[in-house]
Amino acid sequence: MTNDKIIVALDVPDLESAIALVDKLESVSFWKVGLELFTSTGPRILEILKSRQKRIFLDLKFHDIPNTVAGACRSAARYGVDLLTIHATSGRDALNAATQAAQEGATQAGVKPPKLIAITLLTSISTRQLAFDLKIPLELPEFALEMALMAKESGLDGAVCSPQEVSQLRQNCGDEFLLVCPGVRPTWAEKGDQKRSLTPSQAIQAGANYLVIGRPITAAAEPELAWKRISEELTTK
Ligand SMILES: O=C(O)c1cc(=O)[nH]c(=O)n1[C@@H]1O[C@H](COP(=O)(O)O)[C@@H](O)[C@H]1O
Repeated sequence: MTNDKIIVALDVPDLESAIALVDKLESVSFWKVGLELFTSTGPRILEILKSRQKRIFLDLKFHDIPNTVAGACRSAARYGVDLLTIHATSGRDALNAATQAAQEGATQAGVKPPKLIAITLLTSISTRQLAFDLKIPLELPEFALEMALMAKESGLDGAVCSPQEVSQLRQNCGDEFLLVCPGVRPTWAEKGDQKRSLTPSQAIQAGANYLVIGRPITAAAEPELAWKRISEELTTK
């Protein structure tokens, strides 16, 4: 069974483990390559996924000054990936520069530009941490919405948010804005470090375009079974 709304996080330390997982989960069509794996393998993993006709979310969560994030987005866009992330808290100038640079990089390489999506607030941050550690005086849903709106105004294609904010972001950002939700957990899975989760079907019903799921599938004793179970839960609800 395939389910193209689920992006599976390939959070493993090396190429060998990544290939083993991709081969095991043959029906997964969309994979996320994040900081751990890309730091270890570089673009090699992207070539392997492409050779297997997989879609790719390159989740490098750029967060820097405008000139630096623009350079990083220009370089990353040359790989011809489907989705690319930048932190909204890099600021409006950085988001504008990143949008333009991603287009330039893709054009130079003759590939389709990636959808550039902004991290609003990491799903591992709780209401309490936002207020007490980060000293942000806004309510958490309001902060996430402000970050998404700034991203939209800066020309980004979408945002990453927790399932708990997705319905509010969908109402305020419109139907065309991509909303990607990590931190989803089936009722039978451990929450781990995720603080603002809902189940996969609740997140889709609330308006998410894509779900990013890692450990409930990849750390399961039988990843194929966990993937199948989540896919079935989504198609039957
Ligand atoms: O950009 C992301 O994908 C992301 C943003 C966010 O706010 N929270 C978040 O968990 N993620 C990623 O989503 C994946 C979640 O993995 P699990 O918690 O194992 O399902 C990880 O690869 C995270 O890097």
